Amino acid sequence: MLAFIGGTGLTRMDNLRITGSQTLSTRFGEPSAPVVEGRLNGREVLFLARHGDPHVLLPHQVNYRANMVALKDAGASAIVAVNAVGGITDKAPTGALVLADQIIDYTHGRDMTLFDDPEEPLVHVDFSWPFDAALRAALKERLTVSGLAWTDGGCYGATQGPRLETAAEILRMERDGCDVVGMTGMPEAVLARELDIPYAMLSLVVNPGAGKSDREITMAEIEAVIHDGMAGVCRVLADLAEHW
Ligand SMILES: CSC[C@H]1O[C@H](OP(=O)(O)O)[C@H](O)[C@@H]1O
Ligand code: HPA
Repeated sequence: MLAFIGGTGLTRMDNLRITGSQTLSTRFGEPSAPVVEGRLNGREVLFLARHGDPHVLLPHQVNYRANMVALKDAGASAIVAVNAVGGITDKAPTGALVLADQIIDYTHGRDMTLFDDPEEPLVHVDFSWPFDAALRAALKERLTVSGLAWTDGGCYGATQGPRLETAAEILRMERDGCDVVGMTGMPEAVLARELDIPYAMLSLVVNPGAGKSDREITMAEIEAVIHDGMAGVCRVLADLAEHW
């Protein structure tokens, strides 16, 4: 079953017809919220609010391991994660969607593996290509017909937060090859790989990264972009559910 993880600005999906919800517990603890079951364009899907419902968890407080294991236990066989991001390069203008194809992890101190049980065999998963090719291809088709502004490919830099970056940090990330910056892509993406669940990220650029405009970054500006932007995301996800 296709599952969605909603982040900032997507605590609930307006177009999801909810049919149930599961309050799950995992060996890593509780997920951020119950896993919601529902129908989207007639197809059964799962939805999880990354920061809780209501949105209360900061990026470093999210129990990513519990979230991903709960989704697997609920029957997720593919996951599309939605993220709000800052734009760094020309590939990522404010308001556009980015279908990332790479990720760099700048986070620290997060529980980033499921293989922490000495009794269980350890697997060093291949993570050369962090996002699932088939899921990205399906998303590309839906984005192409959506009429929305979007970019195929880009590197997501995952920072620790919750503060935004300095201008120097964004410049360093640009030199590293990052196109967008967010705070939740890792360890979520690698945990999906460890669970062997196809995973892709659809990122909405909600502000220019620090130092990329001559203004301060404000939550008011971000919320204005989120309002229309996430409505577009919900339409793309519904279309994906129908065609997946
Ligand atoms: C300035 S908003 C920062 C907040 O938004 C992003 O959340 P998510 O990735 O869950 O959409 C970013 O990672 C931060 O948590
Ligand atoms: N930096 C980090 N995370 C973000 C940003 C940003 O500028 N915008 C939205 N999430």
